[in-house]
Amino acid sequence: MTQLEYALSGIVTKEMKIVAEYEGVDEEFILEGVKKGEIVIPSNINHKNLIPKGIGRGLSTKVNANIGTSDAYPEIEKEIEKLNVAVKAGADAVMDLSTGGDINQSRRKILENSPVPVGTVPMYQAAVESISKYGSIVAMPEEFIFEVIEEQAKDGVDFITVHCGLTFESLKKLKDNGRVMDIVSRGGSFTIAWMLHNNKENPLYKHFDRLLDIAKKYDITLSLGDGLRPGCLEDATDAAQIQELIILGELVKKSREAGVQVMVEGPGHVPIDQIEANVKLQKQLCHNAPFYVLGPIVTDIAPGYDHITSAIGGAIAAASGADFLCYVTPAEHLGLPDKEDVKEGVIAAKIAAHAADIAKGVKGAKEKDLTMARARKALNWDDQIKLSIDPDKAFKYRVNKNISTAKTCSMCGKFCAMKIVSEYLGTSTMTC
Ligand SMILES: C[C@H]1O[C@@H](n2cnc3c(N)ncnc32)[C@H](O)[C@@H]1O
Ligand SMILES: Cc1ncc(COP(=O)(O)O)c(N)n1
Ligand code: MET
Ligand code: SF4
Ligand SMILES: [Zn+2]
Repeated sequence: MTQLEYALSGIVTKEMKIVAEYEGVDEEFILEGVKKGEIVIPSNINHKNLIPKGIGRGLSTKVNANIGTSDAYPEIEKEIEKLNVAVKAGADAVMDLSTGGDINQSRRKILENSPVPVGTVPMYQAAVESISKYGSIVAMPEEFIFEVIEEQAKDGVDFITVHCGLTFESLKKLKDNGRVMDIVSRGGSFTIAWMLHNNKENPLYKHFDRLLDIAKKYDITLSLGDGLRPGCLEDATDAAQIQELIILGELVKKSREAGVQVMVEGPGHVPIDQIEANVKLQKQLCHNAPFYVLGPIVTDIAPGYDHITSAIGGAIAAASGADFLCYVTPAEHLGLPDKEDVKEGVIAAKIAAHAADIAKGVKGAKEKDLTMARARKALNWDDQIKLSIDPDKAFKYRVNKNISTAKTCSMCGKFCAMKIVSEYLGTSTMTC
């Protein structure tokens, strides 16, 4: 049975218990959230050693890190290193987006080594293997995508991105309205190429019931992909994007009726003033399904700094109700991220998630800031470092910029405001 089916039968699973404890909420709250489909717990019955996480309404905002090989960088070992860096930096989930080397092997190694939920986009493997098996992506038999999904499901993949809302109807909106960047989604581009070449409807839409059967068998959470997400600010919130979202909303209903857990993916590149509207639209059209956003990236002109452009958007999206932030690294739009990029990306997304959790009123969020404020006022450097989102970086600065006996920091030295005011107001005892 899936977590959703258990919830509908009123059964609190061990996964729900773990999530409740982690979030500091009642088991009943998780049960109700899962039952309504407002919370998902991606946890494939075959993923060994998984520490499940909950995603959705009333829970802390979660962060995903994308990793995986490409044809230019096919080494699996590098991806395992990135997995470890991502988890250490606090990623709540990872996606294996491998398209290079031995894709089965990299997914299996990542699953074996990952304590966090693992997602994939099965269409990537189907497309890559279709080239060697059938000569091209567009020559892929419909059957093949379902075979790949079943194989990945057996391996223990916890959630899959499926671009089911990319249909001839949504494609018509794209053509009628025009766009600067057409389609930037990789899975979306494979799907559209296949549809147009074969003049056939998207198999993941047409045979959605088949997808549901597999998802149900292994309790895979469907992540309904945004193949028509805008790839630049100019294309944001247009008819094609919204048409796709309407279709995804219908598929959310179908999934829930089948007892399959489901979330919805969102844009992309979006100007700041459109982010809240995008979140509200998704929640309304998709029946409060958890919203998983890429970024959003709030300006197109900062390559090299897109962890920042997306953390700005991610914070606003999550504060408006988005539940799950897909990180963007400084390498976005330029190349495959390395492990340093992965760390930067996770930390930036974690900052966005935490900033939003304060606004969302998530349990324990603002208390972390209060504890830091107290440590700062007390000039307690050990605690300040421990409480940091990135303790390693904070420690390096503390050590490199100060002599070891310094009570204040080298910014103001003996003119430290905390020190002077505490002495005269007698408000705080210096602990170091
Ligand atoms: C949808 C997003 O997924 C990310 N993406 C796609 N493939 C990979 C990969 N192998 N490694 C890391 N990130 C990837 C890109 O950042 C893209 O924008
Ligand atoms: C949040 C998120 N992560 C990954 C993908 C897959 O990428 P693509 O749509 O380019 O295949 C996506 N659509 N959304
Ligand atoms: C056009 S580059 C591929 C992905 C892109 N950064 C996106 O968001 O959607
Ligand atoms: S520009 Fe780079 S990241 Fe963007 S779609 Fe092309 S290959 Fe992918
Ligand atoms: Zn982009």
